[in-house]
Amino acid sequence: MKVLKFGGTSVGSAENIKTLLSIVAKEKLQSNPVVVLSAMSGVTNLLTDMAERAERGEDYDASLKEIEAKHFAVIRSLLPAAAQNPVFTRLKIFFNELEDLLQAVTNLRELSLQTKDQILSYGERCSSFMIAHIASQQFVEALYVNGSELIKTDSNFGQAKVDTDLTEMLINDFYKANKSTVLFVTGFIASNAAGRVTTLGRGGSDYTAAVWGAALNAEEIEIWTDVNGMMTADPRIVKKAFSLPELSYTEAMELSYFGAKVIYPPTMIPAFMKKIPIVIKNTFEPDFSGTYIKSDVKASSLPIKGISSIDHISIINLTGSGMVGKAGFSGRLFSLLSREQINVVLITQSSSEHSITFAVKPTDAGQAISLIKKEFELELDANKLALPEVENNLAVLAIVGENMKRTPGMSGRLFNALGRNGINVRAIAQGSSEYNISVIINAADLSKAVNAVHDAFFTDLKRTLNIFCLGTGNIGKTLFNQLKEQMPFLAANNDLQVKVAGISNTRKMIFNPEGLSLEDWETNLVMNGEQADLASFVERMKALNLPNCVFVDNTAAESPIEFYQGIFESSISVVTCNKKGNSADFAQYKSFKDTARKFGVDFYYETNVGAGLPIIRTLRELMMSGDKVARIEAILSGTISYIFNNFKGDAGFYETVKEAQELGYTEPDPRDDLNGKDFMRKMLILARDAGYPLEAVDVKIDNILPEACLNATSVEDFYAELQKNSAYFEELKTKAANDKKVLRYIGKLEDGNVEISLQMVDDSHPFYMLSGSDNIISFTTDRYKSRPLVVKGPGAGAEVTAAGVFADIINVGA
Ligand SMILES: NC(=O)C1=CN([C@@H]2O[C@H](COP(=O)(O)OP(=O)(O)OC[C@H]3O[C@@H](n4cnc5c(N)ncnc54)[C@H](O)[C@@H]3O)[C@@H](O)[C@H]2O)C=CC1
Ligand SMILES: N[C@@H](CC=O)C(=O)O
Ligand code: NA
Repeated sequence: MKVLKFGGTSVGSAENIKTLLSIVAKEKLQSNPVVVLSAMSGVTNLLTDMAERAERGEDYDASLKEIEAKHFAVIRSLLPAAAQNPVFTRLKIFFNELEDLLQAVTNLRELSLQTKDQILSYGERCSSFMIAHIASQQFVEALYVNGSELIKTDSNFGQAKVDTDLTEMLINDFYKANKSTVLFVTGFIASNAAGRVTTLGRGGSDYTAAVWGAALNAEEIEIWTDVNGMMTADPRIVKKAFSLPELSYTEAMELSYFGAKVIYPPTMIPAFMKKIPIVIKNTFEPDFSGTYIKSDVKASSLPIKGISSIDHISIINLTGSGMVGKAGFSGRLFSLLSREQINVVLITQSSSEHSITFAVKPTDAGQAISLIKKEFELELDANKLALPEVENNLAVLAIVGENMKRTPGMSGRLFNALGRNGINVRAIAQGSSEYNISVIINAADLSKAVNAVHDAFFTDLKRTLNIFCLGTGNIGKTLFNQLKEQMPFLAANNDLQVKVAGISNTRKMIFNPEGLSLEDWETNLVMNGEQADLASFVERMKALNLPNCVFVDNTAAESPIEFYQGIFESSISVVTCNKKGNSADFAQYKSFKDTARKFGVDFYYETNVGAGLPIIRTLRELMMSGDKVARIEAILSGTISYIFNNFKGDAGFYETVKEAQELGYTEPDPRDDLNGKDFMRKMLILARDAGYPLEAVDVKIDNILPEACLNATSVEDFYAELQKNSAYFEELKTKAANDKKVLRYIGKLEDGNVEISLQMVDDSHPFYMLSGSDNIISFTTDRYKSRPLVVKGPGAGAEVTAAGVFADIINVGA
């Protein structure tokens, strides 16, 4: 036979009670189960609140009515009119008794734990009586049992301890006498030797089920709740959390101790003692197999079973020489706290024994401090102990699993995930069983931390990158198209998911931490976006505090640059095709690099030079492996390359520039290409990456434009001047053609000097053969001395640039 326990939600409405009864009916086909029931959802909270109100002399009528209405609605809906009366009558008696109790509390303005237990007991008594009666319509064998009479405890009201031997005997006797019935037993409540009602602690109905299961040597204890068993993490925090098919008792205990509220931890003990499996099932998905908690779990390939967390915790630090070598110190400290029922969640002690840190519920911190001050008055007076310090707004994250014991590198993986996401660890504790490693972090970082750690351990699942994109122009738009098309490929081949959590252009900005749809981002941004504001875009990105976060700058603007530093300092990586950042002051360039390194995040800007061509990456790898750059020669303006490759025969200069712009090769302002500024930025970035601390003024640039074009004050003006000066360009073209040469705008870095010059080259020159927007770069280095390393290909255009940004994004954290 089995013991089936149904929680608050499962008994919370007429609809759910019907489902519950169909589960019981199905089980009954095998053998009569014992059914343990909680109070209807919300009722225990209402009862607690009413009791406290009564103690303060406040009115509690509304809550009483609410409880009545909740039950009566179920009775009316699930019982035929003729069968309702006995239940109404009995429940009314319960409510009258409850009211009398509350009145007494009001009169005395005193709420003892004993009275509180008595008040709370009505939640389970009402629900169980009502449900047993409803069940009796379906099967005559249904019997209501006030379980408080069968579970015997000490007099520790609120959290009573069960007298196992006596209880087992009483349960067995009762069960034998009622073998042909289906028992509907009140969970949570018990009684002491004097027959006073006690309770088994919050979540105690699970415990009741375990006590019955153990007493009757049940085949299984089923805990029916509203989730699919125990999961790898709280599914409200981690969307990717999944149900665990099997857990050992210890693992289940550790997971539930640190927050997984699926099962009340002490439940495991009676079941563990008798090796009775506990199964956690979902009332609303009864066919789902749920989680088995048992002793003979199959070996698992998962390095950990799950991550649990407590979102509010305070820590208390005790330091002082008085603790060194004093064997009794921690004994005194922790027995003091335990005596006063202060639950210590976690303890760490420095190896010098000079300090002890322990975590408690924030509501217990104040009391803990005053107790310590009293207990250690002498040590404090003698300065052997410093005044205890409290830190608030903290959280605990714990990874749990028996495999940790056998697998090296688990803590490395944990701390790496936390470190990369800028999560400061305040204290660490590893259970001596090695079944858990717990860390204390800021409460504000908890969601980010749990997600990052989940990603780090459950690597079979997709790694998620959360990106915030600035700029929806030529490159931004193309990137979104590529991302949309490649999502399935990424998921299948790289186990990667890229979520666009925020988008902004100069007009509008929009956010969705779950990821914006890339099908309709454009209309969504226009229709639902808010007024754009760069500073608040960055602030919101930081505040969302998502794990594996990347800021993607697809603008040509200067304004985003000032935010990079703060973004790195928030442990957010930056991917940018915007060259303005890396080509401003050297000090700033250096600071970006140093800060990204310091905060363990990435700074990728491959597209700053040669669009998607692997130029920055190639140089970085050369430098990292100790090579030295002697010379760089390069054509790095895709626009000018296109112009010189196409400004031939009858083609006009002005028309060719226009074409380059239409093809998406130029900067948003094409003057930046033709005046050499864009090329200068690229040479400067390369020089810096090659180890030269240069500034923009150090780059010598040949002008390819006549003065009037350079001085144009607007883009229209500029194009007009190009047309006016066509003779100048024609002359250049003719001269080159006559000499059988081509025009090339070539940058050179040698001995730390950088120059960009207009040259006419013949077919013996390696840069002669180019077409389209081709870029070419040759690196002469210590290793590539006699023949340089050459990279060549299209160096401008939306597709190749967006592809480079895309590659940078997926390399973040890889
Ligand atoms: N076209 C190409 O072949 C290559 C371009 N790039 C770089 O790509 C970047 C983008 O170029 P395009 O897409 O052609 O420019 P674009 O002018 O088409 O788009 C720029 C976008 O940035 C947005 N924007 C500008 N300032 C902003 C601000 N303060 N806040 C929010 N959004 C802002 C604009 O609203 C627009 O959506 C430039 O930095 C360019 O140097 C880099 C390599 C190659
Ligand atoms: N406008 C640029 C684009 C790449 O950075 C160019 O023409 O090279
Ligand atoms: Na590149």
